[in-house]
Amino acid sequence: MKDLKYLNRYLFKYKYYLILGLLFVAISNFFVIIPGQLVRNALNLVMDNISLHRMMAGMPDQSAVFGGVINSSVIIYGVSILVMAFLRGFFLFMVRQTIIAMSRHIEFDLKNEIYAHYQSLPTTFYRRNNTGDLMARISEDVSKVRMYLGPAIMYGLNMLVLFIMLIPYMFSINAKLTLYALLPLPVLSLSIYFVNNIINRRSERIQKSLSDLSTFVQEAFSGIRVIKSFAREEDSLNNLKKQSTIYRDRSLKLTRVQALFFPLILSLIGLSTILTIFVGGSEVLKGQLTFGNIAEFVMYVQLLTWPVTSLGWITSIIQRAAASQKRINEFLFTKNDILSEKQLETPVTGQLAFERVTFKYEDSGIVALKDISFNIESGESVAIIGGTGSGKSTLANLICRMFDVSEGAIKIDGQNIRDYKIPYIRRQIGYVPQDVFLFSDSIRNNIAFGSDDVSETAMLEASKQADLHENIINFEHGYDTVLGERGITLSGGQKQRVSIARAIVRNPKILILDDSLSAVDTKTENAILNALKGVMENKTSIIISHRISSAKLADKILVLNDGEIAEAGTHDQLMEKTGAYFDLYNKQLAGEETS
Ligand SMILES: Nc1ncnc2c1ncn2[C@@H]1O[C@H](COP(=O)(O)OP(=O)(O)OP(=O)(O)O)[C@@H](O)[C@H]1O
Repeated sequence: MKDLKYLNRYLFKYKYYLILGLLFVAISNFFVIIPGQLVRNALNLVMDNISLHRMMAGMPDQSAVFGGVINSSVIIYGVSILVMAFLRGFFLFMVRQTIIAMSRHIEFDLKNEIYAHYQSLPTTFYRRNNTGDLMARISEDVSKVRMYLGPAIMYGLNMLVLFIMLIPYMFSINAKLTLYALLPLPVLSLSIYFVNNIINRRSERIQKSLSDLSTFVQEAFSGIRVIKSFAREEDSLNNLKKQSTIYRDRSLKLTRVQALFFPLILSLIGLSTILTIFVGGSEVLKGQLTFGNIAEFVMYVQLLTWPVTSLGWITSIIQRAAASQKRINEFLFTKNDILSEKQLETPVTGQLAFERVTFKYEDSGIVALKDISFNIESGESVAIIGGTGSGKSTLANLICRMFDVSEGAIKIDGQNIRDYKIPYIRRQIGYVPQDVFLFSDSIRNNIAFGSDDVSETAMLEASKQADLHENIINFEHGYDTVLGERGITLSGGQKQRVSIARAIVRNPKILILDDSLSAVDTKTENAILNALKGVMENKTSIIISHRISSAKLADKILVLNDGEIAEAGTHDQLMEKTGAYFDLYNKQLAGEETS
C-alpha cells in the first residue's frame, strides 16, 4: 500500500477537485437520506388518517374530510421526493465532474511523467527491459492506478460520508433494528471481495490468452507469404484453434463466477430486508416504532447496499492499483547514471580526443574497447575500419554519451565530454546509426526530425548531399511520401540515405557515419562520399565501415581489431606498412574484381 503514497503529491496538486468532490458527495447523500424521512412521515400520516377514518365510520363528512387531506399531503410528499431525486442526480453529476475528472488529470500527468522519465534513461535500461513491459506500465498499470484515484476514491468517500450521516441517525431511531438490518452487510462486503478477486484473476488470464491470440494472428498475417509458400495454412489454422480453445475455456470459467455475483448480492439484500421487516414489525407491535419507520429502514438498507458492496470492490481495486504503482515506481525510481555535473554549453569546434579509453559492457562483461587513444582535429575526417565485433559502434556510442567510458576520457575541445550538458553535446553531433530507424511519417519530417526549425532549402540541400533527392522526386508525392506501415517501404540504401540527410541537416560539428553505406554498392558509396565531401569540409567526421572503399577518402584511418587500435595512418602510409590494412585492401579489391 505504501507504493500508492507516491500519488499523494498529485492528490495534493488537485486538492480542490477532491475537496469539492467531498462536498458534493455530502450534499448528494443528504438528498438521498431525506426522502426516507419523507416516506416515513407520509406513511405515518396515511396510517393515522386511516385509523381516524375508521373511527369516524358512519359520520357524514368522513370521506370528504380525509380523502382531501391524504391526497394533498401525499402529493406534496411525492413532489418533494421527486425534487430531491433530481437534486441528488445533479450533485452526483458534480461528484463525477470533480473526482473522476481529477483522476483523468492525474492519469494524464502520470503518463507524461513516466514517458519523460523513460526518455531520460540510458539505452542500457532499454536493453534490460522489453518494450512490452515498458508499454504495459504506461498504459495498463496507469489505468489500474486511475481506477483507484477515480472510482475507488469516489465510492470510498461516498460510503464513508453515507455511513457517518446515516448510521448514527439509524441508531438514534432504534438500535436493535439497526443492528439486525446491518447484520448481513459485512458478509455481503466480504463475499464481494472474494468473488471480485476471483473475477479479477480470471479476467487477467483471459487478457493474457487474448493477447497471445492477437500476437499469433498478427504474426500469421505478417508472415502470410511464408505460410502460403510453405503451404502451412492448415497447420496455422490448427494453431489458432488451440489458442482460441484456451480463450473460450477461460471465458466460460469467468462467466460461471460472474453468474454468481448478482444472485449473491440480491440474496443478501433480501435477507437484510426480511430481517428489517421482521424485527421492525415486532418493534411496532411493542409500540417502539411506527410503520413509517419500517419503510424508512427498508429504504436505508437499500441505500447502504451498494456502498457496502462497493467496499469489497474498492479493496480489490486498491490492491491492484498498489501492485501497478509498485511496478511503475520501479521504473520511476530507476536513476539515470549518465549525468553532467558542470552542464557546460560552451561553443565547440569539434576537436575530439580519446585518452586511454577502455570500455566494458557491464551486462555481458565484454571489454569492447581497450586502452584506445587518438586525436582528431576539428575539420578532419577519420575512417575507422575493423571486422565485426571489433568495437566500432561502441566507440561511436561513447562519443554520443550513450554510455560512459569505464576508464580514460573522451574530450571535445580539450574538455571532458562528461562536463557538457548532455542534450547540448548531442546537438553538436550528427550520428547516423548502423540500424536505420525511420518514423511512420513523411520523408520531409523524417529528414527534419533532428532539428527544431529546418527550412525547406536546408532540407532539400541535405537530401541532395546524401544523394537522395533524385530518388525522392520520382515518388508520386515526393517529400510528402509517407513511410512505414501504412506508407511505402524504402530500399535499404534509400533508408540509409534518409538517415544521413537527417544527420547533416542539423549542421553538426561532428558527423559520425556508423556503417551507414553498407546497403549501397561501392559506386553509390563513392558518389555519396564525394557529395558529402563538401559537408565534411568544416566538420570533424568519423566514418565507420567494414569497407576500405569508404576509408580511402579520409584524412586518417584507424584500424580496430578486437577493441584495440591495430594500425593508424593515411591510406598511403598504411599501404606502405603492408600490415592489416594492406591485407584487407587486397582482399576486398580481389572480392570486387571477382564480383
Ligand atoms: N549492448 C551491449 N551489451 C553487451 N555487449 C555488447 C553490446 N553491444 C556490443 N557488445 C559487444 O561489444 C563488442 C563490440 O561490439 P560493437 O558493436 O562495438 O562492434 P562493431 O565493430 O561495431 O561490430 P559490427 O561491425 O558487426 O557492427 C562485441 O563483442 C559485442 O558483442
